[in-house]
Amino acid sequence: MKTILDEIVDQKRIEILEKQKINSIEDFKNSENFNLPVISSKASILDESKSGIIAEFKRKSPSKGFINKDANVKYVVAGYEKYGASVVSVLTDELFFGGSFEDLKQAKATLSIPVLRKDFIVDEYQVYETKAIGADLMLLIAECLTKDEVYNLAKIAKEIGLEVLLELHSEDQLDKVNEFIDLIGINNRDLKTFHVDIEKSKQILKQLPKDLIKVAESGISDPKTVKELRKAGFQSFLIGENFMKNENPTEAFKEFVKESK
Ligand SMILES: O=C(O)c1ccccc1NCC(=O)[C@H](O)[C@H](O)COP(=O)(O)O
Repeated sequence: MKTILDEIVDQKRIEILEKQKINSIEDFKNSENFNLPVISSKASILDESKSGIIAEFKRKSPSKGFINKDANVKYVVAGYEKYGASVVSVLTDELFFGGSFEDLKQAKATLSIPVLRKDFIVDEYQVYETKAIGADLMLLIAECLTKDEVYNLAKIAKEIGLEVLLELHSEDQLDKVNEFIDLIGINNRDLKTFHVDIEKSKQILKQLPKDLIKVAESGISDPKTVKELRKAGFQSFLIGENFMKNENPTEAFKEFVKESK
C-alpha cells in the first residue's frame, strides 16, 4: 500500500515534468538569486545569542489538515527572527502543505537569518530551483532517497553554495550521511504512520558524527523537551505546528523561547 510519503514523492515527479516545460536548469543558473551568497545556518545555530530553534511557517500538513491557512508570512517570520529564531523553515509544497515559492520569497525578503526550503527534493532540478528562489538551506529526506541520490543531490547543492540538512528517521539510514551534509535532523515523526516519539531523537543521537550540527525535528510542543534535548546533545530544534496553531504564532514563539532557556 502507498504511504503518504510515496504519494508526495509521486506528485513531486509529476510537478517536475510540468515545471521543466517552463524553466530549465539554465534559467535557474541565470536567475537573480543564483549567485547571491547564502547565509550560513550552521553559524546562525551556533550563535549563542539565538535560541537554536528552526521556526517553521506551515499552513497545513497531512497529519493535521489546516493549521493556520491564512497566516501572514511576513508578519510571522519577522516575529520569529525578532524573538530569537536561528533559522526560519518555509514549506514550499502546495498540495499537501499549502505552501508556495511566494511564501519563501517573502520570508527571504523579510529576514536576515537563513531560510530553509522545506520540501521533498528528489531531483537535481529542484536543487537548482531551491537556489533560484532564494533559500539558504535545503532539506533532503533519507526516507525517500537512496544513498547515491543523497550523495548526488547534496554534492550539487554544495557546488552551488547551499547548505544541506539531511533528515533521518532510523539507525539504518545512517549510512546515507556523506561529506556534503552540514546538519543532521532526526525526525521524531514516522512519515508512514505519523506517530511522534520524542525518544527517537535521543536514541539515534549517540551514533551521529560528532562534527555535524544535530537537529531534533517534529512533534516538539513543550519548552522542557527543548531543555532535555539540548542537555542530551542537540544544538537545534525544528518546530512548526506548536507555533502555527496559534492565532498569533509570533507570541507563542516568544513565550516558548523564554521558557526553553
Ligand atoms: O507534518 C506532517 O504531517 C508531515 C507529514 C508527512 C511528511 C512530512 C511532514 N511534516 C514535515 C515536517 O518535517 C514538519 O513540518 C517539521 O518537522 C515540523 O514538525 P512539527 O513541529 O510537528 O510541525
